[in-house]
Amino acid sequence: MKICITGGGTGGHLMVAEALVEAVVNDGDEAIFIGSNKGQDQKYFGEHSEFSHVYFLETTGVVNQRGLGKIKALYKVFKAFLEARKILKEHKIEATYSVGGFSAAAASFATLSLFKPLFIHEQNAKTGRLNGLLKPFAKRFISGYEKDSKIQGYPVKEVFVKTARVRTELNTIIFLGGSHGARAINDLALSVAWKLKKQGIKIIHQAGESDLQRVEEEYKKLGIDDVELYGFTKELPTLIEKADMAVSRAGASTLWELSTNGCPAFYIPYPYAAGDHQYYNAKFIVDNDLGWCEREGEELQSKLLHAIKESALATKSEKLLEYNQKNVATTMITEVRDLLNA
Ligand SMILES: CC(=O)N[C@H]1[C@@H](OP(=O)(O)OP(=O)(O)OC[C@H]2O[C@@H](n3ccc(=O)[nH]c3=O)[C@H](O)[C@@H]2O)O[C@H](CO)[C@@H](O)[C@@H]1O
Repeated sequence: MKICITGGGTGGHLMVAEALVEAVVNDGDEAIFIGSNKGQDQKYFGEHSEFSHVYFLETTGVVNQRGLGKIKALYKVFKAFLEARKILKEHKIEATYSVGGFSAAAASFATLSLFKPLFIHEQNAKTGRLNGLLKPFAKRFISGYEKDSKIQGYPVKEVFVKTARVRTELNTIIFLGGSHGARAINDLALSVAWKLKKQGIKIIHQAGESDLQRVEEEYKKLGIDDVELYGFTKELPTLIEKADMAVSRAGASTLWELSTNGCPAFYIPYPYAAGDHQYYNAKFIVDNDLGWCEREGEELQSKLLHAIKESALATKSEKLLEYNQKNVATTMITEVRDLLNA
């Protein structure tokens, strides 16, 4: 089987692409990647990846543009669509899996124009614009948040399943801002750092590249020198495994990676996410008493300290491990293979 995986822009989409290619290659099949030269696609797959070939076409987001900008963006997508058609034909691609985001447009439309099956994975609790547009034409639409989705759960990388463990006590806490980092989470971490230190809790902190220097200086000013601090790191699976609790944005991939690993989290959704999707991503966590979710704003510090005090970590961690579906990426890829062989 030879498939194309397309989409990206940010880490949340790209991590799903990574989980899917892992499942393709594990079964001895081949996948190519078609993404964009904008966003983080090249950073993830430009140098090393399990794809046999990677392509970064010249595209930009269309929905955020206005007037002439929108026309220019559409023209770029059209040119990229023609390129994607050529690539798909050249590699004799049998099906495409889209992980959404603006980088998915060209190859998704090209796939449909060649009458090949298109599969879509929607990461969030609110469907993205492009995914919504393509859904009626897709062979399958998979989402961990839709009750009628044929496959339930979320395709995280195998490492999060392999290293999953029940958390029993809080020795280490990890602060996560998503692929770009989050200033609100950075400020919260700085504001509670001394209180955590006094309780003997070790801090791991992924601050994002753009705020890293400021955060580093602030820790220095506070006189705290034992924080494991990162901008962006490829070591996140190991760091999550070490942590007993997380404070995190509710980006879908991070949320499901933490959950799969059994790490209870205090979520602070990004308030400007389209359709407030981060809040809805985390809603089931609160509804099922698997963790916490609080809006950005005042009293965050006391709410976090209260959650830490009352944490009931073991119960939450055990419930998370029971809740999660395993081998989701493999099941998704097996379905493609079965449909192609039918
Ligand atoms: C602001 C915004 O709209 N963000 C969206 C974006 O988030 P974002 O790209 O931040 O996505 P997620 O939090 O879902 O995923 C980040 C991914 O990057 C990895 N990682 C992160 C930091 C790091 O240092 N190293 C690393 O490897 C994480 O393990 C995770 O796999 O896409 C997600 C998936 O569509 C959405 O749910 C988010 O709402």
